[in-house]
Amino acid sequence: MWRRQQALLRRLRPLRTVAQSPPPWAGGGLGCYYGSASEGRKAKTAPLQARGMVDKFRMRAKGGDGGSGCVSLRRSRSDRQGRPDGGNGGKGGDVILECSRSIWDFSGLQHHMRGGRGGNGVSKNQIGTRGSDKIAQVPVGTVIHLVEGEQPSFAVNKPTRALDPWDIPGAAEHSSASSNQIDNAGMRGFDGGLSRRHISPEHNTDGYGTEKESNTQSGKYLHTCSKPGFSNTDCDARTYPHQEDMDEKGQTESEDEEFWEDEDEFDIDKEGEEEEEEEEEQNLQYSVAEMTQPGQRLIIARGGEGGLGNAFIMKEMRPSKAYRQEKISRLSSGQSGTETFLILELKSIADVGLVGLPNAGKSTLLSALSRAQPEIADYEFTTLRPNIGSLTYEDYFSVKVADIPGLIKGAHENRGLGHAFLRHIERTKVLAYVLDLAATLNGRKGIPPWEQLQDLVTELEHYQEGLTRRPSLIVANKIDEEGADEMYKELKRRVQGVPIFPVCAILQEGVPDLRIGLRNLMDDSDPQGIDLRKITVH
Ligand SMILES: Nc1nc2c(ncn2[C@@H]2O[C@H](COP(=O)(O)OP(=O)(O)OP(=O)(O)O)[C@@H](O)[C@H]2O)c(=O)[nH]1
Repeated sequence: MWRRQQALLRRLRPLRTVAQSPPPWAGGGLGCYYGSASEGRKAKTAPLQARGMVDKFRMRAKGGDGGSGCVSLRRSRSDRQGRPDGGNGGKGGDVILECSRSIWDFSGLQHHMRGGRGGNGVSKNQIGTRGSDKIAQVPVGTVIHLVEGEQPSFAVNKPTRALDPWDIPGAAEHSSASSNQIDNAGMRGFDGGLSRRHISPEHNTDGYGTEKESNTQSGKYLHTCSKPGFSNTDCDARTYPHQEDMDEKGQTESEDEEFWEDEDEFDIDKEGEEEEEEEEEQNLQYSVAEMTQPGQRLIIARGGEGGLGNAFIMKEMRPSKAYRQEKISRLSSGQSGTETFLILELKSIADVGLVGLPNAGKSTLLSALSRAQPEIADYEFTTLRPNIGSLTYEDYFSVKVADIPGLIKGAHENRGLGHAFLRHIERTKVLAYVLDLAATLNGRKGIPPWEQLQDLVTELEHYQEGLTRRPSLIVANKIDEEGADEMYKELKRRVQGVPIFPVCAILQEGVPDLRIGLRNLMDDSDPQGIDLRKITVH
């Protein structure tokens, strides 16, 4: 166990070091940028230029442990021996990712998440509370890669059913659950809110070996939360603190402190970091799940089942006298929650991707096409994170358009903002190359539109071979500028094979035709991509 923990720690170490190295877009591949939660928090107050989008994130999740089953004997005047009435432990909470439209990136996430521990069972056959679920909201388009642990699974949104009287906590002895396994199927139906009213023993884990007695209205109770080697302890339930306090304590103070400890361990021992990262990438299971619909829920770590109380064991399993003690002590401990290591990656989902050099007018075009209101300014790299707008046609056909930060020549060598944002157009159906017709006009020292196109195509191909074969069109922007008409004619002469739309995004001229062009491209059965050979530069 210790060795495994150490191995896990070593694996997490590269995370901190990479996360610390600004800027967020530095690097490529899966080792590129794993933002830290604190960085994300800082980012909210930082000036725009320093603000970065956290679109890759490492996360370690552990389901809450199941609560222990209670061993308790109810004695009365007529029954001196006592009748077993210890309740089952509650199930541990799950760790869940929830897809949300209102979240942009992973900056609000925590690297470590853990479900709440299930409450221990109590006498009078009262089941322990269900541990609280931990829910983290992630943006639409989140892709999950699994480094280690169980495959995550989507939660099925079942309608809340009417409460079955037999599900009421305290009615566990009527459950028809199998007697041979710890299958708390019946317990799963219990709502933590109901059992939360019941009070659970705080010190039922440390009362072994002592036997105290107390009277309650209905009789005397002998109970304990079981661990191997237990003996019955008699406790007065009214003296115990509320279950929620115990959850907190159980979770943060006493159990698995190492789970949280490694936050501080990230910085030390950089040796072998690269090997670890390489090894991690080798073991990585890519795209085990994708969050594409708002409201979707993915369980990434499951809470452990609660242990069985002696009432259930005695009634349903009827162990022989010789094995009774052993069986009770074995079945009454709650199961551990599952543990996973994940890498979350954000790949925005859009139908059309706008690509262009900085200042070409992509954001202005997005706001002309849709109701999106991205940041627009006459300096380069105004856009630091992808913006997505929705373009709706008369027949209610809707197209999502993504504007990503500007690319420059050499982006694959990390110039400008690098390639990191291209993942957001990886899944688009159509590419729209936005070219600035006025880049060289009126004494400006930019590059001519056909060269802009050549640079963009080269960069896209560096990022992913074949990406530019996707259906494409060209937006020749800033047609309103003096001399832009000639530039447009020259562009048409030099670039063959793809439709070119002259547009003035700022005045929305040519935008209706562009909308039709995009629609045609989406519907086209044989659309064309861009071929570098069909661009004449010299
Ligand atoms: N004359 C003219 N200027 C335009 C037009 N479209 C955009 N601009 C201007 O060009 C400048 C850059 O526009 P943005 O939309 O921010 O360009 P961008 O491509 O998103 O820039 P980055 O965020 O750096 O990638 C702004 O000053 C706009 O006002 C246009 O059609 N005509």
